[in-house]
Amino acid sequence: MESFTYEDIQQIANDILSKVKCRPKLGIICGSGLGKLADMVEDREVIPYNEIPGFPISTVPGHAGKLIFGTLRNKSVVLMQGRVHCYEGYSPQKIALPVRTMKLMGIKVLFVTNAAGGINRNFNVGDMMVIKDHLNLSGVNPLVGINDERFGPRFPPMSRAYDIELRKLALSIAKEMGFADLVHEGVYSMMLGPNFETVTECRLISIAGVDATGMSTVPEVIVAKHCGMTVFGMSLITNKVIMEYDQDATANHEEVLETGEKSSRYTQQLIAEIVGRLDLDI
Ligand SMILES: O=P(O)(O)O[C@@H]1C[C@H](O)[C@@H](CO)O1
Ligand SMILES: Nc1nc2[nH]cnc2c(=O)[nH]1
Repeated sequence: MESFTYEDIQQIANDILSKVKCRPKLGIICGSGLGKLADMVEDREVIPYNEIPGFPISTVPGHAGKLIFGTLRNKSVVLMQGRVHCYEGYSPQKIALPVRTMKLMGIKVLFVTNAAGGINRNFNVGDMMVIKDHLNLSGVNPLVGINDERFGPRFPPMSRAYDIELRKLALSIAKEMGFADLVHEGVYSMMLGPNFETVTECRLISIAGVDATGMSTVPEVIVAKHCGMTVFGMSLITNKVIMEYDQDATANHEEVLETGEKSSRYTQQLIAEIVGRLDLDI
């Protein structure tokens, strides 16, 4: 297993900070097709992942693979324009690396976004889901291995992973901005991927209370909570999962990216507005 010590990650964080003027307090991970949020960042300083020794490289279309530093609504932020996934062959520990690097760069609050398939039949393509909890069906966990207490405890709780105040704020901003009907709250589940779910898998997770399904986010959130970050998560519903046997339609990544292209505008506006109202001096 490839592992990174606290000192290795501190070195990576220091190297990155030596290349930029920005000192971010907030990190944002952009999901499939959601990287356009980077266009709203001002005073941008960009570092491609392949210029950061040890950093995993995004291999999936729709994930540019760049760290974007700058200001969003006057807040110093760093965006991961594109993430990496376990199904790309990266170990969960490698997936954890960018989040721990953010922690050691001084980031206290992490926003995670993703593209997800709608399990909840009331969700439409293009809707958004504020994540209230997750179900880890991936079979992987980035905290497996020796625990370094400088990151966090051996047995971290995960029952309040998604900050309740930020969830409430997101829902009330959506109302204020006039698109409350597009924003739901719900449970996200992570499958390992890269295949999309079978009909039976979708039916099973629906019974379990899952509202949207994807292939990411959970390892990042586990690592972020382990090291004491405040977490806010949001899914863009890019497709409705197939719940009937022998249906002609099938899920595909092109549809995911197309919906991102068409519908990520509201997601970007909502995230920017939440960021604008955050008190990051905590
Ligand atoms: O990075 P996210 O979770 O947004 O990407 C989702 C899951 C797969 O990587 C891909 C499937 O289309 O979109
Ligand atoms: N697992 C999974 N990931 C997705 N990402 C976007 N849509 C989907 C989906 O339907 N299933």
